[in-house]
Amino acid sequence: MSDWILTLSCDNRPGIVAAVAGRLAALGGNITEAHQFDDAMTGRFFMRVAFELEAPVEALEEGFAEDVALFGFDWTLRPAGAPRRVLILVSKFDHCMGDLLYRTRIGELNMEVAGIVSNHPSEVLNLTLHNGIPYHHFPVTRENRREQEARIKAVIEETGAELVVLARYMQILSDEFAEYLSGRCINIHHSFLPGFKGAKPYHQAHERGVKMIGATAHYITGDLDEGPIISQDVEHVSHADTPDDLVRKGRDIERRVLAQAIAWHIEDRVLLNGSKTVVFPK
Ligand SMILES: Nc1nc2c(c(=O)[nH]1)N[C@@H](CN(C=O)c1ccc(C(=O)N[C@@H](CCC(=O)O)C(=O)O)cc1)CN2
Repeated sequence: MSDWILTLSCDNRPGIVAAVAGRLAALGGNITEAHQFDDAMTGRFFMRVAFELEAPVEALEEGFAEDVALFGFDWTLRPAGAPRRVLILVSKFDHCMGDLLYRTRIGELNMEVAGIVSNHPSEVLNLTLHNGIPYHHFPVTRENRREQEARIKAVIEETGAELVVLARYMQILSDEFAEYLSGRCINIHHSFLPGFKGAKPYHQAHERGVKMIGATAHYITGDLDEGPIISQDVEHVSHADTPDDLVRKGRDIERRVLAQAIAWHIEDRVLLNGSKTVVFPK
């Protein structure tokens, strides 16, 4: 018996759920979790199915090919529980990176950290939690940005990293690199988007006199901080809070929002829906 996760999206029409459930039942598959969403605004249909399978997965893939052709599925099929290989990018502030390394070490996040890439030397970061994970110092300037990104791309391909996490990596990726990473690069932005895009959002928020601050985890695109949102959260602040108070209070929001987004992504619980996402939480 093996466990699998199937995700699919397609133009909505009658018979999709019946076709998938019938295909699995015909092979003795047992559905253990199922989610679906019919986006009436766009006419798109989304589904995530977790199931146990006695038969070889090749038998399912062969039969499912007929459904893919009939319904035009955009689909993924992955063994459930397989750890995902993740590359973490960080600049100077390592609170999110440290949190991810801890959550991974205790088994809360089912992932393997393939490496850490920073545009700063390791001495700048408190890497006590990184216990032997390869660290790559790739300095970046406006002049060498393309070459620096090529070095990151080489690490991605050499390590088989399936997900890249910008854990407070404060460099804007080129359009080409963002396209290469489409759907598999998650950034934590330290504001409740779409408010306060760009650099220094806590200082922007303080200047605005906000009564709440937040954080947003999103897939990156060529448009800065405009990518599909995966997870967000907020906290109350007051007139007495300085920018440094907002930075301090924001760290916990950033950590939990990024960890939640990654946890959902590595379990195939996030499906892209144009410039938005569909999230099927546990
Ligand atoms: N192509 C994309 N790249 C990045 C995105 C994105 O959405 N698309 N998100 C940012 C993260 N970010 C805020 O969360 C951010 C990072 C950096 C900057 C910025 O102005 N950086 C300056 C250099 C700053 C420095 O050297 O300290 C720059 O790159 O010129 C704004 C927002 C990550 N990348």
